[in-house]
Amino acid sequence: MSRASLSVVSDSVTVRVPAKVNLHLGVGPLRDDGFHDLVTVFQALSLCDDIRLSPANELRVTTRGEGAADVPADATNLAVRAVNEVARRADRPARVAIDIDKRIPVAGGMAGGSADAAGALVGAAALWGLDIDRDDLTEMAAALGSDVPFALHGGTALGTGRGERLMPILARGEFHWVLAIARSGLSTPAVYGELDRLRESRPDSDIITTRPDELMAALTSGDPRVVAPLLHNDLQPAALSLQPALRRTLRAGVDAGALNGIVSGSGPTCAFLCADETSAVNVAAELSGVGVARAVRTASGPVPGARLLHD
Ligand SMILES: C[C@](O)(CO)[C@H](O)COP(=O)(O)OP(=O)(O)OC[C@H]1O[C@@H](n2ccc(N)nc2=O)[C@H](O)[C@@H]1O
Ligand SMILES: Nc1ncnc2c1ncn2[C@@H]1O[C@H](COP(=O)(O)OP(=O)(O)OP(=O)(O)O)[C@@H](O)[C@H]1O
Repeated sequence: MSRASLSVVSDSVTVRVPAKVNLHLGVGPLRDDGFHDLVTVFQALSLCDDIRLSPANELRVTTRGEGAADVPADATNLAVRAVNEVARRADRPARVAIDIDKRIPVAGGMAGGSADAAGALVGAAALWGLDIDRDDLTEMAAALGSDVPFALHGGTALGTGRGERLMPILARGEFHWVLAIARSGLSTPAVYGELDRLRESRPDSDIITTRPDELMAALTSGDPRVVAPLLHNDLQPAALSLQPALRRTLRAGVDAGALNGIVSGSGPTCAFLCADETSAVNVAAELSGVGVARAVRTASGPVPGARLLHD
């Protein structure tokens, strides 16, 4: 079949993709390939981006919403890279308009770009009617970034390797979060680099990357009061070193009534686990008033990974 005769199966498709928070992030030593081995527990949150793909004369991307001005509109955009990858695999031209409706903070440690990449993978496969099995899609996702497989997967999962190897975790119930979005972002490689620097200056510090069994048992209980004290992020001291004002944000969330607060991934977004939905709404209102964040959102988890929306 010639390329021109490949028919477009659908006029346009929209995929909803979640942000993530790392409930546990254990970081091993720097590997030879520039990555770190991780043991992490991801949870997908109801703060989502929507990615719309439509047939077009050429590949282009537009972004509106949260932090849109900081999202590249060229071939480095992770959604563009994802569509190019699917097109290459299907041996067809990547003539698609990508419209990203952003709610996930850019460079916020919540895997926003990774979410868009996962959405674009699923969207391109659906738009072109391709039958790509789950394992192949996950492999393509991992090639795009360490957090991309989880954005496909969603739910609550244990991540190992550089974060791309996933195993689902049983988490009962719904967890309620408040997210404090900082005024400026943090670069993920810079935060990992800062952790390496801090560790070099303290050579006696232990690097522990064992499975967080206590947290995993707590998630099965579904009780946020049991989960809250077990939140842990090895990248937090590095993020705080680069943005010391985050200490005040973390304190303000707990003072406002959250059970515990943590820097989300590489930061600078701070995530606060609350006892229930009412508490989350109250904590968000109080935190908004303190002025420690550019924006404050509530979100719940776990939610599913990248999924097609049907009108
Ligand atoms: C901080 C986390 O969000 C936690 O889930 C992720 O580890 C980051 O994942 P990501 O943004 O998808 O990262 P990638 O695009 O794969 O890698 C960007 C850069 O982050 C650093 N990086 C990332 C993942 C990892 N396991 N070790 C690393 O050291 C490396 O410097 C790498 O060049
Ligand atoms: N679709 C996209 N959305 C957001 N950022 C993008 C996108 N494509 C490329 N980028 C680039 O990636 C950088 C990191 O953005 P992103 O929002 O993914 O950070 P992050 O959420 O901190 O990542 P992670 O939590 O996975 O480490 C941005 O500064 C931007 O230049």
